[in-house]
Amino acid sequence: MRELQKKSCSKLILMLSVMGLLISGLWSNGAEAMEKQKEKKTAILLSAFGTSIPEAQSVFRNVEKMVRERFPNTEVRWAYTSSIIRKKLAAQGQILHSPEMALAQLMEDGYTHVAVLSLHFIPGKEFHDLMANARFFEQMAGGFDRVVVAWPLLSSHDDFVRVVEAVMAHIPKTRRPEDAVILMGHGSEKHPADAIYSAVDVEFKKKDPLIFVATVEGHPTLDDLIPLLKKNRVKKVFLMPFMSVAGDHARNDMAGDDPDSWKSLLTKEGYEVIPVLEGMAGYPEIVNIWLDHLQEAMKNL
Ligand SMILES: C[C@@]1(CC(=O)O)c2cc3[nH]c(cc4nc(cc5[nH]c(cc(n2)[C@H]1CCC(=O)O)[C@@](C)(CC(=O)O)[C@@H]5CCC(=O)O)C(CC(=O)O)=C4CCC(=O)O)c(CCC(=O)O)c3CC(=O)O
Ligand SMILES: [Co+2]
Repeated sequence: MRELQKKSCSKLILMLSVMGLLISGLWSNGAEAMEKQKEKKTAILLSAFGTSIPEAQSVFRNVEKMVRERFPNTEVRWAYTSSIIRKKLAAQGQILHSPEMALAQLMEDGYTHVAVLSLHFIPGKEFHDLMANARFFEQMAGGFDRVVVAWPLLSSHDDFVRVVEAVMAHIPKTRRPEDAVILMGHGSEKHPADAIYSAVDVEFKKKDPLIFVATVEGHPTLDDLIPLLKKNRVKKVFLMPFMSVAGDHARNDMAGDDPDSWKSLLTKEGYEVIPVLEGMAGYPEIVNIWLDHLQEAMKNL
């Protein structure tokens, strides 16, 4: 009797373990099938600080054209990181999403992998806010499988060298070697990334002692440059926005007629001043640096 009981017990254990295996197999196939249902759907989110100046926005069309050429058959969407500019545009009837709104919409539309390109110059405040939002959307339950943020323009020494070459290729041909070129960066006095402007200035000086980087809201300042212009007996100064767009800062703080614009201050110091109102996102060599950063991010999706 005991023998019989032992046999039926082991049969029962065998049956239960086979059933267990079957259920777990079914379960994992089911989950796999679910996963398959959510097959990879990739999008690119272009995130600029933004501008409320229509002419300045036109360079962003150039960026989008180059993105679509480099990454065909991929959804491309826009976001502006500046809440002030988004509000200004909304009042003019132009709706631009914030990165968080754009990401929420992409999730809603079933995208599973998103590469976010920071069309900023430095990994400053705007960039870090963008990173935080992307991280949140990646960790959110039921959210994306992957969200990768591509570095802003000035993110490595190699970038600095490439940016120097790109800018020098776009300095007006009328500039003579004895003329100074002052690049107006935005600056970020509240963020350590502000130091990047000084680092890029060093790279410019290796190529040309009369190309200077200064900033609106950081360091170096325009005041830092005045003694250097004097020491080099400069007579003429070209002003160029070291920004993706020739927007409000370029048109007003750099080239405006207000007494405290860089053009007015330098004219008062006795210099002949030539403002150049071109956003650097209009220069293909600059956009290709951003696209290389985007390519890197796409590889990590
Ligand atoms: C945090 C803040 C300063 C603070 O308050 O601390 C800040 C920070 C930075 N702005 C940067 C870029 C630009 N700022 C503008 C323009 C404006 N910037 C303004 C405010 C602020 N800018 C505060 C946040 C307010 C918010 O978030 O909404 C506006 C709204 C008000 C004003 O300043 O007058 C003015 C309206 C212009 C208009 O109405 O159109 C433009 C466009 C243009 O010039 O037109 C560009 C793109 C330049 C380009 O295209 O490259 C960068 C460098 C990013 C990079 O690395 O590229 C940083 C630094 C960083 O991110 O660290
Ligand atoms: Co600003």
